Amino acid sequence: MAADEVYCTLVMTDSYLPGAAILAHSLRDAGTKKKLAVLVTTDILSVDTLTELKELYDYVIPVDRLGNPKPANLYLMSRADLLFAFTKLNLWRQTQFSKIVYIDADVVALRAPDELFDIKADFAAAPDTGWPDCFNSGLMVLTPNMGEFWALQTLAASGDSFDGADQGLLNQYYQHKDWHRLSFTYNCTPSAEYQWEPAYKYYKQNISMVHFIGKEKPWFKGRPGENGQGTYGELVGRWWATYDRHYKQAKPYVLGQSYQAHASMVQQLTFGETTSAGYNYAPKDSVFKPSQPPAPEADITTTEMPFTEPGEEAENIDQGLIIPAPTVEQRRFSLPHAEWDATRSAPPAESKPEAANLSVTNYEFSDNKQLFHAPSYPEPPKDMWYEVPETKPKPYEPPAPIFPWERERIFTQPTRVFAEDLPQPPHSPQVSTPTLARTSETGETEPLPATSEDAPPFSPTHNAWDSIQGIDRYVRAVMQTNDKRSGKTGPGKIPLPGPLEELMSPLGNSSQSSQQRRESLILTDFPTAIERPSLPVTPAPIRRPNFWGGERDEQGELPQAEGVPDQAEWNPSERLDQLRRSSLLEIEHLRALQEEGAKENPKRVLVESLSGSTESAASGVDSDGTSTEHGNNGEAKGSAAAEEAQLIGQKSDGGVPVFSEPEFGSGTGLFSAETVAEMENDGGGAVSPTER
Ligand SMILES: O=c1ccn([C@@H]2O[C@H](COP(=O)(O)OP(=O)(O)O[C@H]3O[C@H](CO)[C@@H](O)[C@H](O)[C@H]3O)[C@@H](O)[C@H]2O)c(=O)[nH]1
Ligand SMILES: [Mn+2]
Repeated sequence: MAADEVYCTLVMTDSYLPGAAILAHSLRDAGTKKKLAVLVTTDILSVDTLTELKELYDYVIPVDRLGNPKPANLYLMSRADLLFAFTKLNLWRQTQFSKIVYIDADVVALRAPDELFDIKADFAAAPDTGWPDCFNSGLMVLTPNMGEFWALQTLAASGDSFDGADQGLLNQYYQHKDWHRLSFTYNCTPSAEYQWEPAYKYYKQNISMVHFIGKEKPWFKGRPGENGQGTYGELVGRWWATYDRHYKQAKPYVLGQSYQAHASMVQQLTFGETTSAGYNYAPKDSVFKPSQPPAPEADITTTEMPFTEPGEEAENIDQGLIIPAPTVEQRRFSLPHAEWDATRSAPPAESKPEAANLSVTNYEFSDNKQLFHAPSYPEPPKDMWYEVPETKPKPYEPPAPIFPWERERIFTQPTRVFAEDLPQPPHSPQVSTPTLARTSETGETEPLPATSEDAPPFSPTHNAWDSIQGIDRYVRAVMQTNDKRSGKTGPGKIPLPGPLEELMSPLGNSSQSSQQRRESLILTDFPTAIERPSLPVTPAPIRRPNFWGGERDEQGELPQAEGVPDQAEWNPSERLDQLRRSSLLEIEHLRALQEEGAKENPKRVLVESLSGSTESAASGVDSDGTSTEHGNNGEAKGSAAAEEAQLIGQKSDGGVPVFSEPEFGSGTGLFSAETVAEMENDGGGAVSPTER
């Protein structure tokens, strides 16, 4: 964002506040587009002054006071008040602004000289009437620059200024630099010089700003009155015009039912403005009482105010001549009536105590001897429930039928029908496969009637000529004639479609039912359901033995498994111990064999070792599955070994044992030899591993 361009002034003492106020108002009244800034020395200025400056200026910038270490030269001008004029040099430090048009606080603007911001030169000023080779430092166009500031600061520290103030110092500094000379109309200083008055008359319409140099300032002297004639009086009048526009009337505000007019700091610091009897002023914090205070709810437009006719009121308020009546909103609130002003004095000696008007309530202690009885309340009504109206459930009504099969409700709950339960149809002995059946509404199963016998099946291609017997006879005669000519028998010469050819064949060789078929030459005369071989789409179920070889008993219990020991006889820990011992032996045995027969075929070694190991392992199990001590039962041992050998060598032709899958019957696989032997012995439903 581009830095601001501002008009800037300086206020070091409260006494220059009226000047700064009128400068700000005059620039704003003239319609400037620029913002206003003020440099302030906060160590001297009062809070009230700073407050009013904050209302007047966009930027209030505190700066350090810069004094002149050698103020002697100031006395050449009799201006000891300019001891701290070097403070103005702080302008060059304000680098937050791109351009500053500095104006002394004792200046009133007749128009806003905004075009000064367009000057390209780093520094511009107007000539001083005292010595026109010098510029007057009451108006300067400058570009803040820290380098320049330090240079000026160095000069100030040495006290090098021909007038002991800022103007002498700055002129010395810019003497050898090119400073841009502005028109005198930008910083017009009234003077009593002989040439001044005619020149003023000639140039006065061009004047932008009037600068009241010297010890006397308009606000120090007060209104010119009778002395206000002549050229100077005319220019001073421009200052007072701006003052009157903004400060002639004390700003009123409402306090309770009275109006308090409060003089601003500007008014208080302007000579004569709070002491002269000629103005509607009110000293600070004094109570201003209108002659007829308005009725509390009176309308603002009808209230008679002091010094006014009703019709002139609005205009007079605008001109600041009268205090406007408080609005209804303002009247609604009024401060409580106070006997005395607590902020200013102690209460009157004979005044009432503070809480004298508070209402007091005394409560008597009860001396009632009766015991307390809780009040009785009526019983709540007993029938406070909602009676649900009785509704009879509607009998189920099926929805109206839509499809033909819904109309003829021939199918009820489906039941299972076995083919052997169906009566054989008397007219089709060859058809042994199940036929279509339906369950009648009485629950009995009966075959569906054969439709072909009773009524000819619907044929969409039925030809009316087909029913004329003469045509049929003629065609047969032609066919027979053709056969005789070609020396062939049979009607095979006329290409006929599959089923028809079959029908026409005198041998009837293709089907056992061909004898029953009607002979026909009509192409669309397809065999009936009875004539054609039955092709059951949905086979009727046939009762079979189940997986377990028979029907479940009536309770649905499966028959007892064969070869499985009873739960009561089974000792799991004993069996586990057995298994562990047998596996250990087996491993030892295997290891021994591996060492011996390392040169031989490893497959063979493995198998042999297995048969050997099973011998020891299986010996712990009886043929009927009961456990025995290891090695005690030689007979069992032998039979188990034989079985194991059979198991391993099974289906291996030429006596070469084949051991293909590790999980089959291997002592090192999933099944121990013992388990395998047990499975063998179990028989019945148990599956031998090699059979899997
Ligand atoms: O007590 C004071 C004195 C001065 N100022 C400020 O300093 C400025 C200069 O003082 P001023 O009284 O206006 O001086 P002039 O009478 O105008 O004297 C001339 O000489 C001064 C000293 O060189 C310059 O600063 C002025 O611009 C120049 O016009 C004022 O406008 C104020 O802004 C204060 O705030 N308080
Ligand atoms: Mn000045």
